[in-house]
Amino acid sequence: MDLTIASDHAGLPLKEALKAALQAEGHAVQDFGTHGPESVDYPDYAHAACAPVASGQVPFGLLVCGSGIGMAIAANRNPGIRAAVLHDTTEARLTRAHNNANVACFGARTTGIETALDALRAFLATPYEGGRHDRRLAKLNAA
Ligand SMILES: O=C(CO)[C@H](O)[C@H](O)[C@H](O)COP(=O)(O)O
Repeated sequence: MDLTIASDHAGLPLKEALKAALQAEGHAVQDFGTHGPESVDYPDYAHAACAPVASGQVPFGLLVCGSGIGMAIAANRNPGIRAAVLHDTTEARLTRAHNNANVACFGARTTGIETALDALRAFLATPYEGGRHDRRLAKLNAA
């Protein structure tokens, strides 16, 4: 699976841990930064990592900040992006199956590496169900 990934300074340690795990499992990862501990602004990184997902070049994105919330707010301002903050595998499965989410967001200050990795694996493994959810996604797109 191809993924774009990005974080701000607060999300950097978790981004690096998730990146290493994804690569070890055979996923191709495009890392849009940040790469150091200096304070940066999460919207810059969210927009950069979402662009290839929104254009259809890459199927999924992964964003990490302190809470995951800033990244999700920024990501969801990009047309074609459906980003969700994930805390467990249930949320990961449901947002793929029902929302066809294409960007997973995590909070490095709220969620540990093992929990995030389990949720990310569930996110990547779960197909969108379609059916009744198509009608709801169409209404999201129309808004
Ligand atoms: O946007 C956020 C809150 O939803 C992120 O958690 C940021 O990482 C956080 O605001 C950064 O905070 P800092 O005090 O500048 O490190």
